[in-house]
Formats: sequence, structure tokens, C-alpha cells
Amino acid sequence: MEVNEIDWLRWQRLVNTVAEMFNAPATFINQANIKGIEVIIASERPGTRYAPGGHCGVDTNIYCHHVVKDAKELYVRDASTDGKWLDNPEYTEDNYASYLGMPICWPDGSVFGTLCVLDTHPTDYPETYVNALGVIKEVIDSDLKHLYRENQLLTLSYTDPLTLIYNRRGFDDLMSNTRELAKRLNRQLVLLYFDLDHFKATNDRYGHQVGDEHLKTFANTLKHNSRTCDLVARWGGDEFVVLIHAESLASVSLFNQRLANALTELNTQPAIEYSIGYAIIAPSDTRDNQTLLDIADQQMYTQKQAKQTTNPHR
Ligand SMILES: Nc1nc2c(ncn2[C@@H]2O[C@H](COP(=O)(O)OP(=O)(O)OP(=O)(O)O)[C@@H](O)[C@H]2O)c(=O)[nH]1
Repeated sequence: MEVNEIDWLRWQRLVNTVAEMFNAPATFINQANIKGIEVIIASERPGTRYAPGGHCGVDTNIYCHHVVKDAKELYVRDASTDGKWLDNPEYTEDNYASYLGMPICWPDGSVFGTLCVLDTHPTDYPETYVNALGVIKEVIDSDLKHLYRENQLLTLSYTDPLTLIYNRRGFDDLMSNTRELAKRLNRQLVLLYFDLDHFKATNDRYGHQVGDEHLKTFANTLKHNSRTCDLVARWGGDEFVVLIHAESLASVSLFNQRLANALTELNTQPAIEYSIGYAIIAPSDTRDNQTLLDIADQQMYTQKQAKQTTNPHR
């Protein structure tokens, strides 16, 4: 999970306060990731040797790796008394001889990283200090818990429970973000509007369960035929919308062709057919989302009517 939504300034204040409280040259919040251990917050003191973004590979024998691996507190009062640290660059190169670190955890108990205090001199912190660090670690744990819950809720409120693609709310919010980005990058977008044909008849003849399966199949096919940067959503009922980055109209017909071919190959009973409309959104376009959706919807409707005139008995 991303940690971008964290209140970094608050974490920075906590880290600075811990460094002052322990009168230590360095205090860090680190994150354990595939690169190893990465500094995300560093105390703002002259003796703090590592800066945010710096990281240590998984094979390096640094103190934090032990905290993460064992998911428990580690207090090294004086590294010179334990040969185990002779290949620890924090000690051998940067002279950090004392280390007190605690694991910071996600609500499911997995380790996010560490909160740690380092000193260039041996230390013997009183128990009350160690306990106070434990309380601060709990504050950080609880920040992570809130972040986790917020993300879960946001994901839920943005997702259509049947098809697991975005719902109307998710699409609406993300469409605005995507448009802002496209404007900055001077890229053209195209909004596609889909409505399944004869869907009521599918429900009536084959049952709601088959109808649901068709909705899921259509959603998956849309998703598989779009790029990760495209937005795919169920607008409601048997209507779907997709926002794609498309430099020309040729990419719209290509998308449409790919989708139609994929559905034909699936060979569902009955076949899944749809009508489509679109609205082109130039980078400088100032029309609001609803206006663009109305245009695409209207165009889709015109296509649907044309089909019904050609083939009135379906
Ligand atoms: N199975 C299923 N049906 C749904 C769901 N949501 C809406 N519907 C049905 O979708 C149907 C949509 O009907 P219409 O808008 O008339 O669509 P249509 O039959 O495809 O008609 P045309 O668009 O003119 O081809 C309605 O019968 C709704 O009950 C759902 O989640 N599952």
C-alpha cells in the first residue's frame, strides 16, 4: 500500500522530538521494502548521517534488519561488545555504536518498518525512555491503521460490487484527476459510453444470474482491452464508461474493434452486443464531466436507435 497520505510533518515532528528527548544524534522512521530498508523520515540534527530516500540492501547486516526480521524491539547498548556487528556499516563506517529500534506494524501485524534511535556513544537508557519510545511507536502504528482503513473504505466506495470495476462515484472522481493530468501533459482523452443491447431480454429469457455473468464478462473484457492508465467503470445497470488516452479517432475504432472481437471469441449464449458513443476531450476542453457524458450517451443512443431501425425484430 502507498503511504503518500501519511501526515509527514507530524511524523517529522515526532522523530525530531524523539531525537531531542534521547539527546541522540539520529532518529529515523524506516520502511522495509523489496529494496531493503529505506529511510523515510530522518531527524533534522547535525549528527544524522542518513537522509530520506537512502536505503540499505537486504543483505547488509544493519540493526533495523533484525528488528524487521524478528518483528521485535532491539536494544544494542554498545556494539563494540558484540562481534555480531563487526560487518555492520552503521557501526564500522558511521560509528553508530548504540541502537534502540522498534517495529512499526500494519494493523494485520505485518511489519511496515522501524522507529529507531542511534548514538555514536554507548548508551544505557532508563526504562522510562524505552517505554516512551514504545508509546510513540504506537502512535505511528495507529496512523498506519487509519491509513489502512481509509484506503479500504475508499476502495469499497469506488468499486462496483458485482463487476469489481469502478462505480459511478469512483469514475467521476478519477475522471477529474485524469483530465487535470491530461491537460498538464497536453494529451487528448476520449470518453466512451457503452450500453448492452437487449439486456432486459437476456435477463427475462435466461435469468438474472446469466444477466449478472454477462455484466461481469463485459466489464472484464473492457478491462482486458484497455491500458492500466485508462479508467473503466460501470455507470449503472447495463451501462459502462471508459476514459482512454487516445491521440486520434483511429484509436477509438481500434478499441471498439478489439472489444467486439474479444466478445465474439468468448462466444457467450446469448451473444453480448453493445452500442457505443464517445466524446473527444481536448486538453483545453472546459466542458464539465456531466456534459461530456451526456454527449457520449446521446451518441450511443443514436447508434442504438439506428440498429433497431435496421433490425426491428430483435
Ligand atoms: N442481471 C442484472 N440485471 C440488471 C442489473 N442492473 C440492471 N439490470 C437490468 O438491466 C435491464 C436494462 O434494461 P434496458 O435499459 O431496457 O436495456 P436493454 O434491454 O438492453 O434495452 P436496449 O438498451 O434498448 O437494448 C433492466 O431489465 C434491469 O433490470 C444487474 O445488476 N444485474
